[in-house]
This record gives sequence, C-alpha cells and structure tokens, in this order.
Amino acid sequence: MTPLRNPVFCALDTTDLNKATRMAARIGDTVGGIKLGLEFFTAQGRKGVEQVRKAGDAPLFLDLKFHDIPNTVAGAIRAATQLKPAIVNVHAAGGRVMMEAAARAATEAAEEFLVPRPLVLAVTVLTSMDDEDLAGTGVDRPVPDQVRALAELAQNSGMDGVVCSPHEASVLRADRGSAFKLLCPGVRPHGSAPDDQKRIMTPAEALEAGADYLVIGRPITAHQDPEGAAQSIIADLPKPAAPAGNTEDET
Ligand SMILES: O=C(O)c1cc(=O)[nH]c(=O)n1[C@@H]1O[C@H](COP(=O)(O)O)[C@@H](O)[C@H]1O
Repeated sequence: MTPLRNPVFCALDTTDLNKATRMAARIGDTVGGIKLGLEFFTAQGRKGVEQVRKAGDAPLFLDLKFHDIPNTVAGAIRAATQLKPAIVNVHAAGGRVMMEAAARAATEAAEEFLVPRPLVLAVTVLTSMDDEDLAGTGVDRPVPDQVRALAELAQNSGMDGVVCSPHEASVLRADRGSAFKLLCPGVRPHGSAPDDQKRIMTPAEALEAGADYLVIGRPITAHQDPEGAAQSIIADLPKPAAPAGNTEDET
C-alpha cells in the first residue's frame, strides 16, 4: 500500500451519495484515507464508491466484512479488488479456508486486472462487543483471548493483518510481529460519546498501543465542523519516531 499522509481512515457511514461525496471533498485531503462500508455500499453500490473516491482523492478502505463460503468470498474479493481499494476485509470467524481463498483472490484479481493488490484484513471481535455479547454468541472465553486466537488463525491463513480494538493492539503486536497490520476502530477523542462502541481508546493511546491504522467515523462526520475535528485529531497524534541515524547535529 502506498504510504498514507496519516493513519486516520474516516468512516463515511451514510446511505446518501451527496452527503458522502461532499464529506469526502471536505476532509479527503486532511485524513489518511476514506472508509466506505456496508451502509453506503448497500445503498449506492460500485458507482457510488467510484464517485466518492473521485471527490476525496484519498486511499479507500472498502469495509464489506465478507463472511460466507470460500467460493463466494473469493468472488466478492475479486469484484472488490477491481474498485482499487487499499484495504478490504473479511470476518476471521469465516475460518481458515475462507481466509486463504480471500487472500488468493486478491492476489489473482490484482494480477488479472492490473490493479494494486489490496491489503486483506480479518475482523476479529467487533469493537461494539464486550464479554457478555461474545458469550451470547456461544464463545465463553474473554474478548482478548478470542481476539488473540482469531488473529493467530488470520495470520496463519495469509491475512495481511486484523481489525481489532485498541485494547488488544499491544498484545497482538507482541504476538504477531511488526509486519502484521493492526487496524483499530473503536477510537474516540477525549470528550466524544462512545456511541455503540464498547472497547474504545483515544487516537493517541491506540497508536501508542501499536495500531497501524485508525478508523474514526462519527467524531468527525457528526461534528459541526468536520474538517476542524479531523485536523485536531490528526494534530494530536504522536509523531512517528525519526529513522535511526537521522538525529540532528546539536553542536
Ligand atoms: O471493520 C470495521 O471497520 C469495523 C470493525 C469493528 O470491529 N468495529 C467498527 O466500528 N468498524 C467500523 O468502524 C466504523 C466506526 O465508526 P465510528 O464508531 O462512527 O467511529 C464503522 O464504520 C464500523 O463499521
């Protein structure tokens, strides 16, 4: 993936094409990337995605969270790859064979259609869920244990990284190494409402915990000044460490 200007993907969760296009035009050159997900795609489809990405001129995370039999997911990844997203995703709970098929489909589609290969990430446990919600699905271990197990499965199945909450970022960074991408929603600047998110941290805390990318939606899009909100979130991020050997001569 080409380097981003910063790690923040802004989620444009709306069914309204004009609203999404206007928002992309307003914040597209401030944020690191734009995320379009199920709400927008179900209403506006591929043409809508193309229109928003032209308006925003920022890398696209196409968040469709595929979870189906391997053949169906491979076909969906193939179709998604043609839209030239930087990132696509599937649910890790779809299992090893499904994730292997997804990774292979991204590689093959990129070669066939002469487009960049997107990163394929696996969603572990949704950031809107806590232990009780997870237990309700029949999984009795605590959320962090389930996230660690799904991340291991995802890495062994050829995923480029996972979607997790910032709460799990530091342990996954230690478990899975520095090359495995960690993309974290569930990010809220100080003073923002959690909304339906249950495992949250601030943008700075999430990056310090080891996140590579942050997904932030409503704290920007529902703000009365979305550009200002995005700029202030980005200004407060810790600066990346300078490369080794690049220290200034202080004499
Ligand atoms: O895959 C995702 O992007 C995702 C995974 C997850 O576990 N939690 C989560 O919130 N998301 C997405 O991240 C965005 C978060 O939006 P806000 O809660 O408005 O910041 C939404 O578009 C969600 O669909």
